[in-house]
Amino acid sequence: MSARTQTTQTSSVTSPATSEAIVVEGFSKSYGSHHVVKRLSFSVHYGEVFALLGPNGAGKTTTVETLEGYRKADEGTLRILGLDPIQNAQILKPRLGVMLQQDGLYPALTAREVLTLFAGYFEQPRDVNELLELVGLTSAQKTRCRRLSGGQKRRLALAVALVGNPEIIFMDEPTAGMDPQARLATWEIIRDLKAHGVTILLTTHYMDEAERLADRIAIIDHGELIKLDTPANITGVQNANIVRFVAPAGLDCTHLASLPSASKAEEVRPGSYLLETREGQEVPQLVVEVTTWLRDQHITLSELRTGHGSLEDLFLRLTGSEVRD
Ligand SMILES: Nc1ncnc2c1ncn2[C@@H]1O[C@H](COP(=O)(O)OP(=O)(O)OP(=O)(O)O)[C@@H](O)[C@H]1O
Repeated sequence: MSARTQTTQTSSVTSPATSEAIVVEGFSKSYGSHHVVKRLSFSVHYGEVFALLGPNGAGKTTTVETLEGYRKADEGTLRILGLDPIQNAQILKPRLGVMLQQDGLYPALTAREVLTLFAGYFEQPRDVNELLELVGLTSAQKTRCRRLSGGQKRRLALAVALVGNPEIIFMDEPTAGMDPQARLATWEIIRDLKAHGVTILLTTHYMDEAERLADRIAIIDHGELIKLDTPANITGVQNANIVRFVAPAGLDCTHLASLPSASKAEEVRPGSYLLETREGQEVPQLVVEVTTWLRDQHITLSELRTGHGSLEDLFLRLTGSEVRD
């Protein structure tokens, strides 16, 4: 899979008619009595990679598919390039790229046939051979979709999303099921698209993916926005005031939090602890206090790190560690 892309963007990317590429304002959606999205508001800047994170069932796909015009909002305003996703679908379709969560490809067609079919919908599509090469499907181009592996299907879905040279791309879990090589290559493609001014809204369950790719991250839970910021601000990279360690599960966090240099202590996952320094206290001093306490309690420490919190820590703190339906 080649990491190089050749995008040919239109001038509308650099001269937007509206101040934001995507706007979601007070968006609500229910299925029967199940309120899956509740007054959700956020906007995505032009040329930004924006990641939507949330546990299973948080409402990410519902939000993305409503923006794509596949579902209707119960309440609220959604705008893409200043246009309504359903009413202005005909104008928007050629300008959008969509990588669906389900690979809704044609099982009996080959990878090349699918791409050629989609290329036919656009006036100036990208070259099919170049796209097959880009996503690493040249040698599998004659394989029927039903025989493609899960990762190959995702890569074909990516090629389909790119074929029309879109200004905005929606990617629902773009790298789910991909092997590490394909993931890295997909990240490169996403970075290259961004470098060419393309706006990307993606959902993911991979914290490293969001942290590395996204300019901003929105965390949603139970259909509500609970955090929206840059990865650096979310993880507090500027203030390295965290001590993390791994030890047996079930330690007394109240005691840990009462160490002189600690402000709080949490067991973020079983056996994984996170302490924050008290205002004005230094991390090395907290390390001394934690390790002394563990030694005195005859507790074995298997890992110790200092620095800032990880996105996963924060995600679990905000959304809890209970598995969702
Ligand atoms: N067409 C539908 N009819 C009824 N319920 C639905 C429908 N689509 C989604 N849901 C429900 O709405 C909730 C939100 O689903 P959604 O797919 O938007 O979540 P998600 O955040 O994308 O989850 P995941 O991470 O698992 O993909 C879930 O409880 C889901 O079962």
